[in-house]
Amino acid sequence: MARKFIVGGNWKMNGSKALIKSLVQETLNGASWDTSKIEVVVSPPAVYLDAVRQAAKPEIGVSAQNIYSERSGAYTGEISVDFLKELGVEWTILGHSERREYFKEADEFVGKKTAFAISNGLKVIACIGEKLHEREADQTTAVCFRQLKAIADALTPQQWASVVIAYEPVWAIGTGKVATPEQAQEVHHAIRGWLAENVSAEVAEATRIQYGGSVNEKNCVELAKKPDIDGFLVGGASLKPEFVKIIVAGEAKSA
Ligand SMILES: O=C(CO)COP(=O)(O)O
Repeated sequence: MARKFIVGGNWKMNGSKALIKSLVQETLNGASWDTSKIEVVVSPPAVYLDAVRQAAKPEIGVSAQNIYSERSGAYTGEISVDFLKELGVEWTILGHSERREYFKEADEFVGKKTAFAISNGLKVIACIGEKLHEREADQTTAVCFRQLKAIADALTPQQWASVVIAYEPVWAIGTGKVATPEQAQEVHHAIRGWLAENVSAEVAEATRIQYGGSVNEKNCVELAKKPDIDGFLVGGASLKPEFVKIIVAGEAKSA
């Protein structure tokens, strides 16, 4: 079964009304792609979700960057799944390395929020990935599998249909130091193997695994060719018109 390539743009804590106009309304809405070959999702900061959902054409999915594990109440500053549903936001990123590092999100908390989001009808881009010292200590797959297990432990087999895994080696994020296609493929293949062994062969075959970390218009073509790379989660380059070139590279893979 072919997995549909999925390109996500994680704006992180960047953006403005002006960017929504130039990037979403003009550049992305003006570009065209075959939705049977590629899925496109943009993830602006929470305060701009409503504006982006309203500005973006329907074939662009919109994603939050985080949610909380309760629907409402005294949780100052947090984002409810109900808010997203009311706005027509279909996705959330969870477990991004910046959330894990700066906001101390633990593996189990990411797993809990992943299950909660899916139970409430959202689709989830769940992020995993090792830090540089972990790679250097040969801990890459051990770290990825530990983070993956916490997600898998929280999910039923059916819920995997709503999950995309983003493999984002922390040393490649925002550094300009992209993983080579071979390095990325090796980890993606291992992740798929882990899913086959610990969830099911069907889930392993169907689950899309995005690569994230300094993806740009120049390196995306070679990365996209690798058999276990089913998409990208793009940071910096998703704020620029070159994001369209990354979408086109993904579309070409399915052609
Ligand atoms: O963290 C990322 C996407 O979630 C990757 O960011 P960069 O593409 O800026 O390295």
